[in-house]
Amino acid sequence: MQSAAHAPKEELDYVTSCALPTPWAQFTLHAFVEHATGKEHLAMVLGDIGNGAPVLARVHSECLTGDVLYSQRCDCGAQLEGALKRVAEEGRGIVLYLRQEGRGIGLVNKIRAYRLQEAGADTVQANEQLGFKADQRNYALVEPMLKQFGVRSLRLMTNNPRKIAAMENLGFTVAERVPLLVNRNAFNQHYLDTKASKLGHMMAPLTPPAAEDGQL
Ligand SMILES: Nc1nc2c(ncn2[C@@H]2O[C@H](COP(=O)(O)OP(=O)(O)OP(=O)(O)O)[C@@H](O)[C@H]2O)c(=O)[nH]1
Ligand SMILES: [Zn+2]
Repeated sequence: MQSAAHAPKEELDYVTSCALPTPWAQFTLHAFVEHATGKEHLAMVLGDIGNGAPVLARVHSECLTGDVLYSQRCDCGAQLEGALKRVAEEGRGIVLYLRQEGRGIGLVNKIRAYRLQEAGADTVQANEQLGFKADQRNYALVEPMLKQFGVRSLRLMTNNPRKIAAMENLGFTVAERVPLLVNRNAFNQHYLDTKASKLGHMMAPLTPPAAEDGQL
């Protein structure tokens, strides 16, 4: 038993839910509101996730440009779609949609950061030039959100080792890492390479192995 002094303080309210039909499955969409900011965080749930078996899970950070506006500057939209499809295929899992736009710096600052990237900075340098850390995200809200559904053990869809460490620091078991490598293209190649080299993401090799004779 945790003592009261160590009990996690509730930082958000669970509010309500509805059905969320998608092209791949009918999820249940659950809404939470964060006390400090009033931000609305979401959970898309499929199947019986509270039965104790490790749960296929995605902790997705908001990226309006990638998730909604089809931006090819990053891999976010394809990762979100890939995670929902994967959960639908298995019939069981959860996708958290956290409102941590721009790795926590917000949409307008992310657009400022993109502009600096157009002038030659990489994604990390651009954040630093704006006076931010490379990654300002805080995953504390994941604890009460997953607790709502009785989830303690994850099969986490991510390429980010720091996200895995954050989940473990919150007390979750990461039983498996499920890679989510999608939508590498000419526009996001440099960004993905910077994530791998500076932020430690476990991405595909920077140079694909040379094709053998007669193979594509
Ligand atoms: N500040 C900033 N944020 C970005 C940039 N590109 C994408 N983002 C944000 O980065 C967040 C996604 O983080 P990523 O580093 O792409 O991926 P991740 O969530 O750490 O790792 P995965 O679980 O593997 O996807 C979203 O909040 C995006 O809005 C950028 O160039 N600058
Ligand atoms: Zn993105």
